[in-house]
Amino acid sequence: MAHPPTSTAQAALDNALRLQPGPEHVRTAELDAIHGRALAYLNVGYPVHFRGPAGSGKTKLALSLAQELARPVLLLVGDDTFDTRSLIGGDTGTRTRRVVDRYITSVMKMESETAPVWLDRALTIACTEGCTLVYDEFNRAPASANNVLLTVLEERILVLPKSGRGETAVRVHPEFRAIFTSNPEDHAGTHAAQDALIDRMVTIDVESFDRDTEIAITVARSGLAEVDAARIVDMVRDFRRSREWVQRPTLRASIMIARMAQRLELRVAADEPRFVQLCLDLLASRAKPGPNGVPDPRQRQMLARLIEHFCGAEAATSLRPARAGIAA
Ligand SMILES: Nc1ncnc2c1ncn2[C@@H]1O[C@H](COP(=O)(O)OP(=O)(O)OP(=O)(O)O)[C@@H](O)[C@H]1O
Repeated sequence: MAHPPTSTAQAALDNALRLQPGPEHVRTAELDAIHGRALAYLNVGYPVHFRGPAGSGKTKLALSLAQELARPVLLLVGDDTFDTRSLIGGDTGTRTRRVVDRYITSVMKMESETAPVWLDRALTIACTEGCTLVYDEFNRAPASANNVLLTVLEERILVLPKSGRGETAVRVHPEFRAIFTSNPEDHAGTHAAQDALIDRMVTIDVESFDRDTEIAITVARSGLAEVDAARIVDMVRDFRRSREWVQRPTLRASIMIARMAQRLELRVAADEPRFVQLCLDLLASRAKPGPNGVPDPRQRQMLARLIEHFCGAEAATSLRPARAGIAA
């Protein structure tokens, strides 16, 4: 028999993400195809894992997919300090109950009882209430913290410590679904996810979206004209393909350049010095440094050529200029 949610679960459900795609949310043929694949796995009960570099769009994908499942969504962001309690909850304190018995007015009997108070956290609430758990950057949490997921994902049983909650195992609600994200290129503060956990998920790589999708998202997020957004996206994509970077230039970089250009009312043009400066501010720090780790003037020249190629006078006559050919 289903139990009513505990008061902490009810509070969390009341605060669960109400995800409604806003006007800036873009769906393209490519995004529809990824959604379709992922939903097929989730509908059968398999967790889906979007793996990709920072700024590639995996969190947005996970959240919009969660919204399609039409269940309350709980978002958990992995952290190095996590332990099992961070996922399932734990005893957070004690509750003292005093019973005062005045059965004879002149005699007062007092009973005192102290009991631990258990507080559910996201995984327990999602498993018991049938929510969708989005576990962003799950590999930032130590593998030992994530161990509890193994039986949840395979046997659909949540194992709890003997505690104030009163149960040591909970059968996972049939509507519980889990969506994970991770960044394989980020090594700072991340942990190697255990094979057993990865083996239970369907991993979909989201390295970058196709050109049309990146342009559509950049237009939607910046309000820039399509032709201008396309130049920025092409420039950033070409830089990405060149591999002349230490930090991947992703969709997020395109959105940032486009939003700033729109906000500052800059022409997206190589002869607009403030636009060129904007591109350098947002891209140069990603370029490979020279020997001794200092910024390499050749990388700056390479970026200047990129800006000229995609945003110069010649580019203005073409909607889709060829590659700049800066690849090493
Ligand atoms: N379909 C979309 N519609 C509108 N904006 C989008 C869409 N997909 C991605 N974006 C935007 O692209 C940017 C990068 O996406 P997101 O934050 O999901 O990337 P990420 O891979 O999760 O990055 P990180 O690993 O750094 O968290 C964000 O500003 C996000 O809002």
